[in-house]
Amino acid sequence: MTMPPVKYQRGDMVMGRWPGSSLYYEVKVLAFDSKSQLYTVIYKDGTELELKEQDIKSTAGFQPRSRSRSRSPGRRRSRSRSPARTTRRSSSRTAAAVAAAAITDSAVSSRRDTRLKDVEVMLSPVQQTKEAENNSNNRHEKKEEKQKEENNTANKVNETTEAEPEKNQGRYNLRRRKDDGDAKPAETRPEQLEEKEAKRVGALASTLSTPLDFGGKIGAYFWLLFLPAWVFFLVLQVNREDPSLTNFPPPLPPLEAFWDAQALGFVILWILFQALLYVTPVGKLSEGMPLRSGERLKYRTNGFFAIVVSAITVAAAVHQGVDLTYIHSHFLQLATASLLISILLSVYLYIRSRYAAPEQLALGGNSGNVVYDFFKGHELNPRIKNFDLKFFCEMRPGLIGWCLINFAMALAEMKQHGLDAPSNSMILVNLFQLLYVVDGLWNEEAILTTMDLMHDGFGFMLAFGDLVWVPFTYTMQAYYLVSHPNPLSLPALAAIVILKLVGFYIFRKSNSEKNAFRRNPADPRLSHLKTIPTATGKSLLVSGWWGVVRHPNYLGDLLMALAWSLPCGFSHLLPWYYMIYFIILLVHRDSRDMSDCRRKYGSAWDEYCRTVRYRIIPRVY
Ligand SMILES: NC(=O)C1=CN([C@@H]2O[C@H](COP(=O)(O)OP(=O)(O)OC[C@H]3O[C@@H](n4cnc5c(N)ncnc54)[C@H](OP(=O)(O)O)[C@@H]3O)[C@@H](O)[C@H]2O)C=CC1
Ligand SMILES: CC(C)CCC[C@@H](C)[C@H]1CC=C2C3=C(CC[C@@]21C)[C@@]1(C)CC[C@H](O)C(C)(C)[C@@H]1CC3
Repeated sequence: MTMPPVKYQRGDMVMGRWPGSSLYYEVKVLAFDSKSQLYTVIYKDGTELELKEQDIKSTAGFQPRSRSRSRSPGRRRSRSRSPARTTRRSSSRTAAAVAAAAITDSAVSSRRDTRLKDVEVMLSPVQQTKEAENNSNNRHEKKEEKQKEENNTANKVNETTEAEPEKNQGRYNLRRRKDDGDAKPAETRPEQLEEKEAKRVGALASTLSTPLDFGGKIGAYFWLLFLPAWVFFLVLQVNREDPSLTNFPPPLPPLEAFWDAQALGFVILWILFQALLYVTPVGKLSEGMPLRSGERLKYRTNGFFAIVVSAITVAAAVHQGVDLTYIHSHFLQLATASLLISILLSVYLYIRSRYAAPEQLALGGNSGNVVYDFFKGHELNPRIKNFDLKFFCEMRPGLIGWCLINFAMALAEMKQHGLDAPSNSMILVNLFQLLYVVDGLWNEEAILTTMDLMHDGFGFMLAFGDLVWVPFTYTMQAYYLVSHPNPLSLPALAAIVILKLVGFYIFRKSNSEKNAFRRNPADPRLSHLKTIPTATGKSLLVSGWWGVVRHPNYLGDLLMALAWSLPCGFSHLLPWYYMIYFIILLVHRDSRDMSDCRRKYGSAWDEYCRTVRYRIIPRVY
């Protein structure tokens, strides 16, 4: 084959830009396709990619970093290693590396014109150079502050491209030629890790921060005050005879009305009871996703066992004459007690995160601002021995407590209206939400591939969310129905049940599909699905449920939320609060996830977004 007279010739050693980044690696030109105007290049590890001419530079413009520079030996790596090479190792390691690299990219791009000669030619962020240059520890700390700020700005550069994925169209051809055909790239196992290396990259990545969420530092102050206040507002407002928003604000009860030591005792007992069930050696020990360190944590996934034992215990207590309507009459005090526990827990979590090793930290929540980090959470998987605090709080006391409270509301409705059985609306709300929780616990392992478990640190937001927000606001429909009955006609009831089942089907199928794929991409049951390979070694599903919209699970969840509010009728806005909140939460989560995935997967993510155009609702949004 003869090469046309083009800039680079077959066999030339040049620097090829890694798609989606500004990092260049040494590559060899294999061929040039005059039709597509793409060069086929091969990286040192054997990965072949097709690049445009503008993404190739002659080696003369690059100067490898001098080895004589002061640099810790642990940080030394062989030059000219392509990121794709990492796909043969661990996805966790590469995820960190790519995360670090992506952050570096944008930092590099901002300086590209002036500092071309300094551009790294390996997966090693610019920050390292700066760190290495800085021998003094004190100076290093100051510098780190500055770097964090730079990273934040840098990430914003990335985000702007995210908003316009179309602009990247045709820029790269990310097809790995060796992966052509049906074969999926092998998802790498952590056993293949070079542990030391992974730890180094993990530690490095955790010194970097992701862009600040939730309105940044000022936002954190706001949410810290607003969220508890909102819970109290809902609890006080919904119990009023006229809970209309026009009848605002609810009269503020005296301060002592918020507090009841016995309520605190019950909340503590409930949490301890759930903790006991959690540590009971019953049920599966499931493996979490590989961490940046390459480690995979084990989780006791016995949630279904926990809810069954809890239900039996509660039934026995009611049978023994325990009056569960106490929960309805002391809702405010129980909420205050739970808030207190969540604050104490968050303080503990923040303090221990200050002593955690870098690779144990989440990428977010390390802004250096105490309030923001306290709110967002810093440590990824805080554990006391094998007791995983985040997993436990998210899946047990609040979630099972939600069902317990709903049940107590049904009893309170019967007591208040002298009924022999709860109303149809109350039964629907109870059954729908029970199904949601039981399903979550039955498929507890699937939570290990969700954003909270994989990426978010554990701090006030989640501690409060799990222990206060879920049990005291997700129960709003049942609480509302106690004093605002809404009889349902049979057709209305049937329509609501159908809506719930459709939502549930979409939610469960899509979550299970992604979970199964993440756990075993070679699962034969998923072999019919199309995927896009990414530089991290993980692939993205691009057909099946994840080919319909980018978050099919959110779509199903929203349909279910609608079915939870409909039984309460349209007389007041308050029972619709969950639906409104949930739309906001999921739209925000979706954009957070978009930014994270774009950072992780670069142009592969853009390709996914071009193929699957809608985020949550097909053809609408
Ligand atoms: N009731 C409630 O209050 C709430 C319920 N939920 C529900 O919890 C569930 C989990 O939600 P959440 O954690 O937010 O998000 P997801 O379970 O959707 O997780 C998002 C992650 O999935 C992976 N992913 C995204 N697209 C693809 C793809 N095409 N192929 C393969 N993997 C992909 C990415 O992680 P990676 O690539 O790193 O694996 C991404 O970060 C949802 O059903 C949601 O509705 C969520 C929040 C609140
Ligand atoms: C206080 C903030 C404004 C918001 C806090 C958000 C949290 C309440 C939610 C974040 C993700 C959640 C999930 C569930 C409950 C709500 C929180 C904690 C979930 C456990 C509910 C049951 C589902 O089946 C699930 C898929 C397991 C959910 C996972 C995410």
